[in-house]
Amino acid sequence: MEQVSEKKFPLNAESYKLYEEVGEGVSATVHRALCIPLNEIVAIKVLDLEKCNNDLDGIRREVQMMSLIDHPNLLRAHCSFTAGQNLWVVMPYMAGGSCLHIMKSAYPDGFEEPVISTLLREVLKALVYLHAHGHIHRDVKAGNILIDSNGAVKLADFGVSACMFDTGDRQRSRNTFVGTPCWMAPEVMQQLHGYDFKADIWSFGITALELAHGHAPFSKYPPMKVLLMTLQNAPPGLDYERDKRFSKSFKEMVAACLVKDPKKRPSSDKLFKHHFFKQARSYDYLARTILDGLRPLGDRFRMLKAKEADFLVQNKALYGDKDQLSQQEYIRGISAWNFNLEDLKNQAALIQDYDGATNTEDLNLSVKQRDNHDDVGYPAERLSPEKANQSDAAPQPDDGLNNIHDLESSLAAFPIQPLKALKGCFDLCADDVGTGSPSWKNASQLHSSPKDEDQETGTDDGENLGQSCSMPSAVVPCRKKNVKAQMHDSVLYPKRVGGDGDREFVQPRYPSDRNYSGPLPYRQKKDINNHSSAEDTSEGAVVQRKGRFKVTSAELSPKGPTNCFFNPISEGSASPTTPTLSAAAVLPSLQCILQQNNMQREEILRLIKYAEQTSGNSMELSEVGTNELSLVWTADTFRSTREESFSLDDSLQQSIGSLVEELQRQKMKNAQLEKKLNTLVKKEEKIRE
Ligand SMILES: Nc1ncnc2c1ncn2[C@@H]1O[C@H](COP(=O)(O)OP(=O)(O)OP(=O)(O)O)[C@@H](O)[C@H]1O
Repeated sequence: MEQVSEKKFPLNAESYKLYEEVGEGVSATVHRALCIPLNEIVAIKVLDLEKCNNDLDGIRREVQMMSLIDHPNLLRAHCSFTAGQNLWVVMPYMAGGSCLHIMKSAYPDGFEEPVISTLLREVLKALVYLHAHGHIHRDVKAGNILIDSNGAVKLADFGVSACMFDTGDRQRSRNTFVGTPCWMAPEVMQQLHGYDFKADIWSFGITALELAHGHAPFSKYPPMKVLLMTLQNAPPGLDYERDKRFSKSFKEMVAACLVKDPKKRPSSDKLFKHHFFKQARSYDYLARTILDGLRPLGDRFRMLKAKEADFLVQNKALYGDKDQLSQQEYIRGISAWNFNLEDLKNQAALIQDYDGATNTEDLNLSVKQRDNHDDVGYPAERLSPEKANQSDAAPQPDDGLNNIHDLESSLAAFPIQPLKALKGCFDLCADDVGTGSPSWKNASQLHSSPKDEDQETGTDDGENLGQSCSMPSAVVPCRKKNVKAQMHDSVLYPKRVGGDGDREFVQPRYPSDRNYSGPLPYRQKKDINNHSSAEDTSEGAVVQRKGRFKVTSAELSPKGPTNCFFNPISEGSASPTTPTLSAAAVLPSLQCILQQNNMQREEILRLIKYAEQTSGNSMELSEVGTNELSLVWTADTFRSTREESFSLDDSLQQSIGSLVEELQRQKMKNAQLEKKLNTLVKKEEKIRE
């Protein structure tokens, strides 16, 4: 157990009194609480480790980060400890809540420019600090910008952050497909060459738009569509006409961040010097402007939850089940959705519906929440055109949908990650913390203008802004103890405040309950070549966090996404077979086919691996037989055993060959479908023009 701030925050649950719930994530609830011995109000994030067993690495990273950071604009943990099956992270209480919650409660159309400038400047300071220390936050968004009662701004949520200095497995995790779709940079989606700090700059630009409009661009669309639009459309931005209320410098700042080529985006410290931030004001200004008149955070949180519940009830008749409702939650920016096969189909259907412009109203999307921006219809932007092999096979638009059930049974064979992955995950000692992490010493000296210092002197109810530059000695428990074992030992199981049935959306632990499908073609199983570490166990599969994707690059094709619909191919000679068919109509089916192909490819790889293992076993068996029968061993039996092995090898080679051929066929089919899709999209664009 570790103590990370100067004050001695107790490391046991009895020393805290949990009050109302003020926030929640997929497997965590956040409570206002009292630290009894210090008589200080804090926030406690209670993470249910049983529910997070697929993402223990993420939790470990988050807790590490929250303890190591030392910057006034980053939310630092006071301490963390396990209590029963939960991990408690004690942190300063941010009484204003997140910018997203504030907007939802009182500013549905976004904030005024000076407010945005002030908020973003503080966030940017946090990013400058993180980037200078080699970290990418990877989840910058209004929901992760918290404000305390004095108006102090802190960037929170390090659950998916990554370190640029990591090597090996950890480096691979840096190339992970991770983040929240609407805020995700194109290069993160593409997975072509990895990405770096500039991914945060893109998310920062999207966050600027979110703060300006009350919601992120494309937020009304389902995740697959968001990915497609982010890659194919021109970058979103502030419109010169529609966003008249905003200054030229704001528009320019956003445009500078939202450039598709990451190299052309400014670094965080360069961006910090942008003219737009000159209008930033004090924390006090924020407190007066956006916090004044707001109800206590707990009340607001309860009201928002009640609204959401109402929304769900209203839509229940329309959508029937929870999975579809979670999709709706995502669309509204609430951020939860559940991955399963039904979702996949629903999403495909939704894309069609949106494109067909038939039933956005049916979906009960509030007009206010819609992004007019999204409807402008930016010209499609071609990305890294790539020549593709052609085959004569005609596309079967509904292949993908029809074959989803086959996939389900095929995927059900994939290994699951047992709860035992918990073991060791929090067994971190001081030494472990230093490993692979940059030094955080003297790290809070970044970009502090006199004005900043002025702002940062404020403290509030329980706030410990951690001005000290000292690096905490360790983060999480030093005890080498299995968390799972602690769960049963402990009598300190925290009382849940404000129970919530919906929280059962989190991933189930058993194969029969597991959802293997997802909204993305990248949704794949654990890297079949890598079974080595506990970290891999948690990195290897798609982690289903609220509103986020996470797939390691290791799970992607080693030769690059040749069969990925994110890479439009170059213009070819083939013309569409059905000129009257609109791109919108075939898009969902094509996406499903592509997704299916990707999954089939994975299945083939798995079979190859299995075949290789079987081959190895057969040799081993031969050798075992040799030892047992050593007395009657002759040159003939040796020869015949060897021949049998070789013929087995041959037949395995043949099946591998045919599997590889099948893979090639699928790739070609895929490429052809992509090409046709592109042609259709172009045609439609021409018609529109
Ligand atoms: N220190 C804090 N003080 C007040 N509220 C907080 C604090 N930390 C978190 N919250 C609230 O709780 C919510 C959930 O917390 P957090 O973002 O850490 O969880 P999460 O599981 O990572 O959620 P998500 O995946 O949606 O980002 C936040 O959006 C915020 O509204």
